[in-house]
Amino acid sequence: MNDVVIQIKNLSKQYRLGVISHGLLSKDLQSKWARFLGRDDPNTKVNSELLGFKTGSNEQFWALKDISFEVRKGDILGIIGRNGAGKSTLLKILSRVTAPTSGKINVKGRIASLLEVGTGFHPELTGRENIFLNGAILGMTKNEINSKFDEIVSFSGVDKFIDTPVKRYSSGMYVRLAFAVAAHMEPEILVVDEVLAVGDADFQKKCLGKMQEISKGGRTVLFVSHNMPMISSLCNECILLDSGKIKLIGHTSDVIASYQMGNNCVNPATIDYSHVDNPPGDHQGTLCAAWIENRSGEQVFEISINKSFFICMQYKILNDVPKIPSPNFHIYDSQGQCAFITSPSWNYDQSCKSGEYIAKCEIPANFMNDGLYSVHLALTFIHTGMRVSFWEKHALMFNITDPIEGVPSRISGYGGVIPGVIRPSLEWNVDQIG
Ligand SMILES: Nc1ncnc2c1ncn2[C@@H]1O[C@H](COP(=O)(O)OP(=O)(O)OP(=O)(O)O)[C@@H](O)[C@H]1O
Repeated sequence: MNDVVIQIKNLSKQYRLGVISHGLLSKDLQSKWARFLGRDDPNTKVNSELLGFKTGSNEQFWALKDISFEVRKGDILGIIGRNGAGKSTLLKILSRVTAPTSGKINVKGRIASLLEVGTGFHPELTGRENIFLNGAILGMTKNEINSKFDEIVSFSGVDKFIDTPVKRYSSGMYVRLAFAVAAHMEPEILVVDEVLAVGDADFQKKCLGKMQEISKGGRTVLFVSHNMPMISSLCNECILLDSGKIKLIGHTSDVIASYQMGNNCVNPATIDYSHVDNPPGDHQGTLCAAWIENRSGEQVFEISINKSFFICMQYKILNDVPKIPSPNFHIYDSQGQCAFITSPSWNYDQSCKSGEYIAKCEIPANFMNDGLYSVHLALTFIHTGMRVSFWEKHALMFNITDPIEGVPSRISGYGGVIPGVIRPSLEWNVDQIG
């Protein structure tokens, strides 16, 4: 209990419609200032016109509703969710940029935040002056900041421009310096919003390394991103926000999987379009249904790693065609990486009659690793120049479980995590040669 550094209880934030966030804190402040002076909001007009709201509408809505969770010391917590889910609002409340409407927050230690490009730094001040200003805001003495100064500048890579006002920086330079400052000031909690997306790939990698280092040193990181591989490589725990509420909180891979699947379906391992007016497809072929099946013909979501199973798809071919079309399955892991694509290796020069078909592909036992997977379903017509009739992304989901007992890769007795998308049981031959 003692290592809890952030405790959030029944946190809610209400906004008024017509007073929409402009995505930039600077614009939010501009709007607030205009309202305070009783002038027209220079930003609201555009947004409300775009969104079809009446300016000054008093309708309320909840950007966050009854959020409760705890974060422990040394955790790297990912926060994911669709646009408008409430991620930035949560970070802004934690960073005290905005106040909650209700609820309680207890934070142990100082928070350094990297919320969005353009905040935290004074535009007229140079990079050097901003480093000292930020350090002072975080309660550091001049000597403490001096001792970190070189490290910050060297991490940021903006050495040559350190005496230039930051208003002349590109957004990439800005984020480099802002991240370097936030990460090196030794806050107990580091809060990072989407901003890293602005930096180049090398810098992003460097930042990931730094955040890992920070957490290993016992400090806590909260990280918002739409980049799932980044979230997955960095965070041990994740929160999925949906319309201002926590939809799921838990291990990163499970939360990412749930997010990617959109999981609105009752059984994610089956879909059925038989009663739908407009099933996926075109004038050549349509999707009827799909499911995951075990060897006993039962539709299943969970499959033990040492059992084979089938991915099945029922589809309609609407006309006779001179070349048989190709059903194909694209298997993705929970980090959004394509594990493999499979299609029948039959003779594509054969013709095919119109009608309804069921294609089944057997996935062998001891082939894939344990974890959640999603399946994209597609039908490709060859005779019309590889025309795809439908490509249903994340149509099915299945979970490969590892019972440990009786699993070939566990014979050695090792019970820990085995990385990789596949975990095939392969033939080995070891000869003593001396
Ligand atoms: N100052 C504000 N006034 C009114 N509405 C706001 C304000 N700030 C945010 N909102 C609204 O609150 C909701 C949550 O916004 P928030 O920026 O927290 O979402 P998000 O999950 O960070 O989205 P994104 O992924 O697009 O950054 C959105 O509907 C947004 O329009």
